[in-house]
Amino acid sequence: MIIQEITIRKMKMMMKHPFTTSFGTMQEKDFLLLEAKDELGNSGWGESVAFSAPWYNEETLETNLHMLQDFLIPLVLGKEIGHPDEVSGLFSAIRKNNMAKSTIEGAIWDLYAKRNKMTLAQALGGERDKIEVGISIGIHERVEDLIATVRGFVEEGYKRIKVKIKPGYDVEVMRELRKQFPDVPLMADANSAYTLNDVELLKQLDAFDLTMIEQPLASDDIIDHATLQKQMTTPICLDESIHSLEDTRKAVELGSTKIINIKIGRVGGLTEAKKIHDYCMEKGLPVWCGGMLESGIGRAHNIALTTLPNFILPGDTAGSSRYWEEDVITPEVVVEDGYITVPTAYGIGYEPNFRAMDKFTVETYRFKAE
Ligand SMILES: O=C(O)CCC(=O)c1ccccc1C(=O)O
Ligand SMILES: [Mg+2]
Repeated sequence: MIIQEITIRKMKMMMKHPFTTSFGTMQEKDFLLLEAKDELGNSGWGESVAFSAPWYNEETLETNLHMLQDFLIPLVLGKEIGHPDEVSGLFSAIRKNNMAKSTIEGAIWDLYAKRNKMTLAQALGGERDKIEVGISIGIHERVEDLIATVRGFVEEGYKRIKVKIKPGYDVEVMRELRKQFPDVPLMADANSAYTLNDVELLKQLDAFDLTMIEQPLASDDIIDHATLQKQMTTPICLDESIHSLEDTRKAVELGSTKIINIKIGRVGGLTEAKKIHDYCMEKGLPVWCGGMLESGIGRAHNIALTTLPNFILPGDTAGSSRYWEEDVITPEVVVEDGYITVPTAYGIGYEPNFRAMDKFTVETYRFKAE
């Protein structure tokens, strides 16, 4: 296929509920959508999961826009691409900026699947027709409110509850949750809020039979996590620290992690995500698909990835209505009884809802092959 035209939309959407992590609160979501067109007029869609501020990692919406416009788009426009696995090769001279790279690579995967009359899940080698999902719940000032929120999602059928923790909002919160929900799979995500000075405190979490603790220590660490894992029975799951298959291999060899949260944007795209999946499967480590509060486009990519066989644990891919009054795809992503039915239409399997998309588009940038 030849990439003839690329359109980027800068989007602004309000989330239904504020989302608070150990870093702060988000309610407005600014992000990029990218549409790539081939020479036959097919369209593929990708989403940049970078936030407007660099708290999760160093990328932002604006750095992604810069990388896309000035470096990445010129490397694919007018190029003949046989398979999306080739895209990372085209980008090999550009360091890091994984979320920016993933935005184009995702659109090219969608295009490839559509041209070949396959679902994205099939193009990736996925097998499931429905996926099990959990939900990630932000920090609530009052524990009573957290319990009520968790209860609502448990009643909706979500298969696993993840809550954000931070110093001062951890052991007692998890103790109370476990007491209220003795049988629900529970986990905690610290987004790097602790250090090895907190080992004694973190060890107290072992009493609550958590499925895992996600990224307790520094976002760039794989050494201290190994030290911590030796002292805790709760499995550690790395999120922020993993950017590639190589990072995964090193963390696994060191014993820093027993489970991997795969986020497509963080690892630079679906090709790398699949490599990490395959490696973990071979090593006997379960993986699950993380979330970045995506719109329907990024959500659709997450669903397709989660159909691969080693996505054994429920992911953070909740339904559209958990985040948005109105999503940018049709139909929206629906969770029933804790499952999402994998769409059967070609490519990402959902159509863009242009009426909604236009409403949330603040700026459009268009690039054409010569
Ligand atoms: O619902 C989602 O999309 C996932 C929510 C979540 O946990 C999260 C949201 C934004 C940034 C980082 C994370 C995380 O997994 O650490
Ligand atoms: Mg996380």
